[in-house]
Amino acid sequence: MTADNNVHSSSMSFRQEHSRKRTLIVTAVEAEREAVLRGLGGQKDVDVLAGGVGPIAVAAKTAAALAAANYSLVISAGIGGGFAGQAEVGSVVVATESVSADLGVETADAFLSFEELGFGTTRFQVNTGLVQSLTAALKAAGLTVASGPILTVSTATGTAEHAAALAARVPGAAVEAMEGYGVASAAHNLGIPFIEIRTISNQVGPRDRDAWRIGDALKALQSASTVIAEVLI
Ligand SMILES: O=C(O)c1cccc(C(=O)CC[C@H]2O[C@@H](n3cnc4c(=O)[nH]cnc43)[C@H](O)[C@@H]2O)c1
Repeated sequence: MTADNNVHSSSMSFRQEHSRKRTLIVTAVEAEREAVLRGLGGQKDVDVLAGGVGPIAVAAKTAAALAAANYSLVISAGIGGGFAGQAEVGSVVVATESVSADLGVETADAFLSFEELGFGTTRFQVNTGLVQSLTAALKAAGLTVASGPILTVSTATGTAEHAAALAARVPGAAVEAMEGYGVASAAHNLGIPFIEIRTISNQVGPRDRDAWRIGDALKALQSASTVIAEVLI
């Protein structure tokens, strides 16, 4: 194969360059998957998978899906908790990076991440161009949008103290959820571009399930999915 065969025209848009392949969107639960499908409105070349709650279940399901078809983009999509001052309930957040926020060791003095322990990475950066184009399109569609690190945890936060500890651990942390890093890990293993998008159902902090606004978050997820169809697929 000559070098020319490897050259992708710089004038080609992300969609044009990847138009021959499919997009995989991974949610945790069926209610999120149905909201995404409503937003996509019959869009072709996209598969939507409810991969289960938590990073391990969703990573396994995502890896199995990626092994079965040819994808050019993987999206982790769903509801999430917003950190105070970063993401309000009902808003949309586009990940600049997906961070496994509790992969490490808790000592008497501090939390040590996998990086600090020399065990590898806990952060997958998202392509800046993808973040910027999706964020701009979501804003143009009238949605309240932010971008920043989205944390993946295996144990959801239920106290103000732990919320503050996570916000200090990852400066600028916008959202806490439970799947993005697992989806990102499966995509990374195959060199497939990844992005995460969350719509905010609650504030991260003291446990108060009565305060969750899951319906509003699912409506925002449906609206955001319409934009995803226009911009990324
Ligand atoms: O029962 C609770 O107090 C509780 C608190 C936080 C999360 C849960 C879940 O069962 C989360 C399930 C599901 O929702 C996503 N999600 C939404 N908000 C958050 C959050 O603040 N922290 C972590 N995950 C959140 C998550 O991605 C899961 O798919 C229950």
